[in-house]
Amino acid sequence: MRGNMIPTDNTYANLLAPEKSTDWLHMDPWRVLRIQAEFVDGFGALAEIGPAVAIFGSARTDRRDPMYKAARRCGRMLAEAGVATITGGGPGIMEAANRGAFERGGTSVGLGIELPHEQGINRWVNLGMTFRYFFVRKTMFVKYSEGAIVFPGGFGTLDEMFELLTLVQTHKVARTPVALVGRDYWAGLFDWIEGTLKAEGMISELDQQLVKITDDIEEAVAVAMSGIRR
Ligand SMILES: C/C(=C\CNc1ncnc2c1ncn2[C@@H]1O[C@H](COP(=O)(O)O)[C@@H](O)[C@H]1O)CO
Repeated sequence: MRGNMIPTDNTYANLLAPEKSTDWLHMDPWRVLRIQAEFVDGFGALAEIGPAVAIFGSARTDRRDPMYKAARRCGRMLAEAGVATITGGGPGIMEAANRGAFERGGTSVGLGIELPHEQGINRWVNLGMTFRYFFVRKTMFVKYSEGAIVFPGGFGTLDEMFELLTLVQTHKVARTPVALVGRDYWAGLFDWIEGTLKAEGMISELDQQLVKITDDIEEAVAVAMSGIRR
């Protein structure tokens, strides 16, 4: 090449050039790479945790609440059975379950989420990671849990429970039993699901082996662990 045909730049020089603007940091192609990195980090952190059960429930449950004590017992029982506890790593039910697992020397996983005013991962987590994207984090819950226990909670808990039920219903995940703790709390929702959703033909029969509402913590743990194939 001669004269003005000779390029004034090349890709190597472009790579090394200092950035004048950082707008690219906020563009979708760059986000895709961050999402990929989050998946890679998550898979790397969790691939070898062994059998695990996810515990979902309110971030707002007080330490004196009976449900906090029940979630702590679940964490303990799972650890005693050699099963890892996976939570969102936050306060409330998540903290209680991690606390129980940690106290019994079990694997206590906290998959935190970046949120404004968030206090960070609770101190009873011994395998923790913080995610930027809810959907990446939900993939980790589903991929690495062989069962789930759902305590009373709000939108976050409902989102996690319905994600799992949808994936089970569409056979995207293998058998993943779900135990719901707190008959009174869940009764209204499940009466509506049975009386309206099912009656209108919007869902198929809920498999009683896979979705169990109970007040009995032993039963909840047994149901959640029934999906473990060792
Ligand atoms: C609301 C408060 C803190 C929020 N911190 C959270 N940290 C980690 N994970 C969370 C947090 N909030 C919600 N989640 C996830 O959703 C579920 C609980 O949501 P709910 O709306 O409270 O039911 C839980 O299982 C987490 O995975 C201040 O206390």
